Amino acid sequence: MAATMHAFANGAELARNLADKVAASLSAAIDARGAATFAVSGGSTPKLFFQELSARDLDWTKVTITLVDERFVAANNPRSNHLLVAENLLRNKAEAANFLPLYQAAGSVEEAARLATSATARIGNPFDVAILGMGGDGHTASFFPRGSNLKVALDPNTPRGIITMEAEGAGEPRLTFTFSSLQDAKLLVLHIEGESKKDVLTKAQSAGDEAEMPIRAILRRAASPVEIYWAP
Ligand SMILES: O=C1O[C@H](COP(=O)(O)O)[C@@H](O)[C@H](O)[C@H]1O
Repeated sequence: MAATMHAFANGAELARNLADKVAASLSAAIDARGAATFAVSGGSTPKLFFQELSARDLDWTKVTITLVDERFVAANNPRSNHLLVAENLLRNKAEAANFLPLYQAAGSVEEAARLATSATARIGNPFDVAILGMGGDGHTASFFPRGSNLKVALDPNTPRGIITMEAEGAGEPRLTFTFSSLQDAKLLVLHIEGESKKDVLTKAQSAGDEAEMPIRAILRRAASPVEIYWAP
């Protein structure tokens, strides 16, 4: 499916425009079905967008938010994606949203993946909105190059749900929604900022192996069009 590039003058302008687009999609889902589902990324990029979106006027009590991926760390760990969402999105008006974490206080990351899959099974078939990020190595969600479970994660026949991932450069073991869970979101956004990420995107859009740059799986095979939001 084709990708569309939306380029903005700076991160603040991007955050405003992306918040408008996401708020409109969530509101449309609430009007149509009485509920909306929203999967967000972690990392450093989404902070301003989260803050902007948190002040948007919509019926947040009808919105269920989850993460596309998470580190196997508790929510008070500074590296937790949950913490980023709690501090920047689940506040202001969006404080009323329901949040389903991926991290589970289980004895192993594999058990946490099973618990998170069952805790999120009722949402995301498909998600109304999924926001992906991209690392400088071409990973998205926790689809890391040379990741322990990358083949399974990217296989379109792997069911919806959460699996584990370990990789050099990933730090802690990870929990990640599979490709099949994310690729058909009704609004599928890739949010990246900076010239270097644009260069990574250009490389990802050229010929090459998906395993080398897993974002290629989304750019090449997602059922939904990919809306790329970029600012320098
Ligand atoms: O590890 C992660 O990194 C990516 C990209 O993060 P950024 O800091 O370069 O914006 C992020 O999309 C993903 O959710 C996160 O777990």
